Amino acid sequence: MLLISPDSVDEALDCAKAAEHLDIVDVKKPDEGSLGANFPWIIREIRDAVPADKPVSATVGDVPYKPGTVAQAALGAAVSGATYIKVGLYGCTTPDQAIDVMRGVVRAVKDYRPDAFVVASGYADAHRIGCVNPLALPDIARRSGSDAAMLDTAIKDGTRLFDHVPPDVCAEFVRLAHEADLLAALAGSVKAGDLGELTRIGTDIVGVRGAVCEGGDRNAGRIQPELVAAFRAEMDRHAREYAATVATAS
Ligand SMILES: O=C[C@H](O)COP(=O)(O)O
Repeated sequence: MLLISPDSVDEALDCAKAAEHLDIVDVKKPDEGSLGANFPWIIREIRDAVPADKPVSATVGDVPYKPGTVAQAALGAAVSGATYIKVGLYGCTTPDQAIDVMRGVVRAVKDYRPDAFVVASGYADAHRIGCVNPLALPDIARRSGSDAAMLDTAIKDGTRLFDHVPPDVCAEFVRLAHEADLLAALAGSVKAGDLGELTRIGTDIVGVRGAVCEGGDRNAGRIQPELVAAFRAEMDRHAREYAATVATAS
């Protein structure tokens, strides 16, 4: 699945123009951090702007180790219309802290909306910010009752997912997530050139912003519907080629 992250209602309208090429519209506020949370009314307006059959995701923020605060924020995102709730476990330094936070989120969100989908996100560049190890995420997600484990980059300085977590370690992340019956989501300045590896290792959700913004600039550039379409075409091409390789080998 392709998840695209607009930061405003205007950009969400551009995503709506490319709706047939994407699977999830992910509301965030990049100037508040990699998984910065946007306002509830923006989530609601974006929910109203994109086709009803496209799920809207919302990031709850690069959160501190404050389980009550985060659970309440997660409920706010769900009440505002998001059905995918993404939490960046920025302030959690141990798996136990991360599980604490995610258990609160899962309960808050699923008591309100049992079919909502909760994503526990860590950071590929965790070593730069001192939070939980990327490979701990699948177990954190499983033990907290989350539905997916995700990695993004915390520091958007041009370094990318594979600069911090090489493809073979991402493959292990995906394997651990699947072993725990979770979806595996990967992001972090992902480019079209990364899609071959991401497909080969079985990634379920690829999250992008910069690659589909004009000039590849996630901050100054705006999401371009034709770049979303081109990115999707590359994803589909890799999926077809990989399926053909597997079929030939078996
Ligand atoms: O969830 C996906 C992120 O917004 C990825 O953004 P990026 O591709 O600019 O790193």
